Amino acid sequence: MRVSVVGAQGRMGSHVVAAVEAAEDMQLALQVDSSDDLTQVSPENTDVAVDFTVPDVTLDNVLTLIKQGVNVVVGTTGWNDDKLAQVREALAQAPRKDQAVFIAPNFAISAVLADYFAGIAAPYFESAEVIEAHHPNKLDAPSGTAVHTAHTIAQARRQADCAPMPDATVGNEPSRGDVVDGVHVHAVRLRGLNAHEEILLGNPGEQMIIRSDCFDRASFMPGVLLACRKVGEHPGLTVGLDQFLDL
Ligand SMILES: NC(=O)C1=CN([C@@H]2O[C@H](COP(=O)(O)OP(=O)(O)OC[C@H]3O[C@@H](n4cnc5c(N)ncnc54)[C@H](O)[C@@H]3O)[C@@H](O)[C@H]2O)C=CC1
Ligand SMILES: O=C(O)C1=N[C@H](C(=O)O)C[C@H](O)C1
Repeated sequence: MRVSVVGAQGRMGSHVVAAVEAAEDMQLALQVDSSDDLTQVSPENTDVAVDFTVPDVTLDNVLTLIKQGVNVVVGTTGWNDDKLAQVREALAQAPRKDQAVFIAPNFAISAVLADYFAGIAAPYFESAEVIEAHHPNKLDAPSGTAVHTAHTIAQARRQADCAPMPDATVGNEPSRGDVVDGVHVHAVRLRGLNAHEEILLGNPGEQMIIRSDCFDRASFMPGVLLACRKVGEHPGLTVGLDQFLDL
């Protein structure tokens, strides 16, 4: 499998380059960064392109790569329903019928399972909030993972017909964090950290904490390689690594 890396000079991109080079069933094709022409990536040299760039450019990159006729694996954050709809539309017009795009806010197994467990647990508690903590070089807040987890919690609670979470705070106090799909999300940026998430769940007299710690970017690589191997088996748009795991 020939894999090209977009954002190859970045923190994640450079790890993906090394992981692809070390994988026996993969061959590193092109390394593309911001000053390179993305249209050099094509089916002549690439089976899967992996995008780890920045939230402002990833949609345009994906649309270009779809037009180029290659499958795409995306780890960059900043996605919303409108952007995902644009990807679906582009796939409907893609050069190949079976073309595929896979987007994951997090490729680490601990983070994917934390999100999954949060969805199982959330209906059993009156309160649920998310705290994410990252390195201070991160551009976006809250993290893509925390936004995804908030939606997971909200969806599980809607399905279970849960009552609104108790909160006597008057007004929209910034100290209560961002509110994503009705779930409070708090973001910490701290030198020394990498990527961490806690889901706090509370009932009268008890608390449960689900926590994922990604100390090193190595934690994301098995998931990225799994996505590269699986993406071609799932034509269209797939979101979330849980879709490729037997959960
Ligand atoms: N899904 C996951 O498991 C993970 C996702 N991320 C996300 O991945 C993204 C990248 O994170 P980092 O590698 O830490 O950022 P970074 O800033 O180290 O790397 C971004 C790279 O993209 C390049 N770039 C910018 N515009 C470009 C363009 N138009 N075409 C090609 N390359 C371009 C930059 O020059 C840079 O080399 C972020 O959105 C981050 O949140 C990070 C870690 C894990
Ligand atoms: O920027 C990062 O570092 C990370 N970004 C992703 C996110 O925003 O959720 C995944 C992981 O948390 C690391």
